[in-house]
Order: sequence, then structure tokens, then C-alpha cells
Amino acid sequence: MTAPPLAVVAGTGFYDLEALQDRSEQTVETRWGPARVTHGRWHGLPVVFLTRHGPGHTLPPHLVNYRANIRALADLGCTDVLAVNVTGSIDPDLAPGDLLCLDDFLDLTRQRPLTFFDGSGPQGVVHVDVSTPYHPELRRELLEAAAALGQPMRDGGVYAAFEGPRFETAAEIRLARLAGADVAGMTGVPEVTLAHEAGLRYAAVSLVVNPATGVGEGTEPITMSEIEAVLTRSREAVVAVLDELVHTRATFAEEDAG
Ligand SMILES: CSC[C@H]1O[C@H](OP(=O)(O)O)[C@H](O)[C@@H]1O
Ligand code: HPA
Repeated sequence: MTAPPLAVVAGTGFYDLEALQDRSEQTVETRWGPARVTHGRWHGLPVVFLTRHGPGHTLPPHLVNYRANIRALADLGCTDVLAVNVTGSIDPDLAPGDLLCLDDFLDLTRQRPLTFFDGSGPQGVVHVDVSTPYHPELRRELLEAAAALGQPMRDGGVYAAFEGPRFETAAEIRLARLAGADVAGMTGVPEVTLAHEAGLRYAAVSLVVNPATGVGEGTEPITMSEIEAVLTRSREAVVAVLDELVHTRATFAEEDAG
């Protein structure tokens, strides 16, 4: 039996997965609009890659069509989604380049379409459970992949999802800190909750690319050049963890087949 494709969804700085072989592009039409994906094989396993801001990063976080993206992945038969979100660190013990395997989120977004269940579908009104937002089995795979590479990855972290596209004020970051947030981003929600609604297993790696506003030494403005510099030196670490995870899956698949 062919394994369902593994979905990889990434954003800023992650516009391609160079390791993919036998590549093909597809625009998947969904009830919520089109989604652009790249199909390929990674260590022989089928993978669907989706860059959430679109090729060339044309969509700001509040205008990403999260519903089309997640619906497309489900329609393509994916069951597992590995997401990458770059973030600003709220926890002062975190530094640019650090990786976290998220285990919870705070939704501080304001104006996004949040749900597939708007009451008009056959299911009517649905309230999904998100007491375990990030799938424990996928989290374990990510953490084991990082450990196998000797790549530090914090086990757990609370992602505060802000509306964007502006960065936060220092007061907003202090508020999120009081509520237990470790990192700030703009795209993790509603991606994670839509994945739940679609019945997909979802886990996310967060790569810290800057101290969030007001965190750390002083009150330096956040610049894209500092973020790009961190991405240039740390992007490969994230890809290496995903590569190790897929390689491990491929090894198990071969053993099962043999
Ligand atoms: C370039 S900083 C703001 C930008 O970075 C984060 O991207 P993503 O979550 O797609 O990795 C943040 O959410 C914003 O989209
Ligand atoms: O500081 C930040 N805030 C929100 N989203 C982000 N994405 C990267 N850095 C940040």
C-alpha cells in the first residue's frame, strides 16, 4: 500500500524544499479557493510541500488562505502535516537560531476566517477539541529526529499568534508573556486549528529569528535584515531535522515492505 503523502507547510524563508525529487507543481481547487503545492519524493516517500505565503512571498500573514491550504492537503490524501513557523522570542532565555517543538498556542488574531464549520455545511455547527493542539506522535518524531542529529530543540513552547502584518508593541509582548507565551508569530493560527477540523495530525517547529519587541537588551527595532541573517544561518538546521524524520520513516517503510 502506498503511504499517504506527508505535508510540509512552511513560510518565511522556506520557499522550496530542494531535497524533493520527481517534482511536479499543482494548483488544487477547493471550496475555499485555490492552493498551490509542490509534489515530490523525499527519501522515496511522497511529500506535498506548501509555502504558505505563496511562491515569492506575496501573501501577508493575515491574507494567507489557510482554509484553502489545509483543505487542499486533506483532499490530496495527506494525514500528517509538519509546519515550520519563524518567530520572535518572548521567553528571554531563547535566542535567534533556537528551535522549539510547539505544544500549545494563544490565538490573538482578530479578523481571519477561522473555521471550515460556518454552519452552512452538512455537519452544521461543530466545536473541535484542541486540548492537544500539536500531535504527540508527530512531536515525538520531530524531537527524536533533532536528537539523532544532536540538534537542540526545546520540547514544548507556547506560540502567540498575532494578527500582523505589523510587529507587536512591547506591551502586547508583555501581555503574551504574562499569559505564558514563549514565541510570537503571525501564521500558526488558524492553520493548526483548521488542521484539527480537517482531521489532520499537525505539529510545528518554531525557529526563533529575532527577540520579540522589547525583549532582551533594549528597544532596538526589529529589522528584516536581522531576520534574513538568522534564516540564512539556521534554515538548514530545520531542513535537516525534517530530512532526518523523513529518512527514519523511509527506513521503517522499507523494513515493513521487506
Ligand atoms: C518576516 S517576519 C514576519 C513573518 O515571519 C513569520 O512567518 P511564518 O510564520 O510564515 O514562518 C510571521 O508569521 C510573519 O509571516
Ligand atoms: O517578532 C515577531 N513577531 C511576530 N511574528 C514574527 N515572525 C518573526 N518574528 C516575529
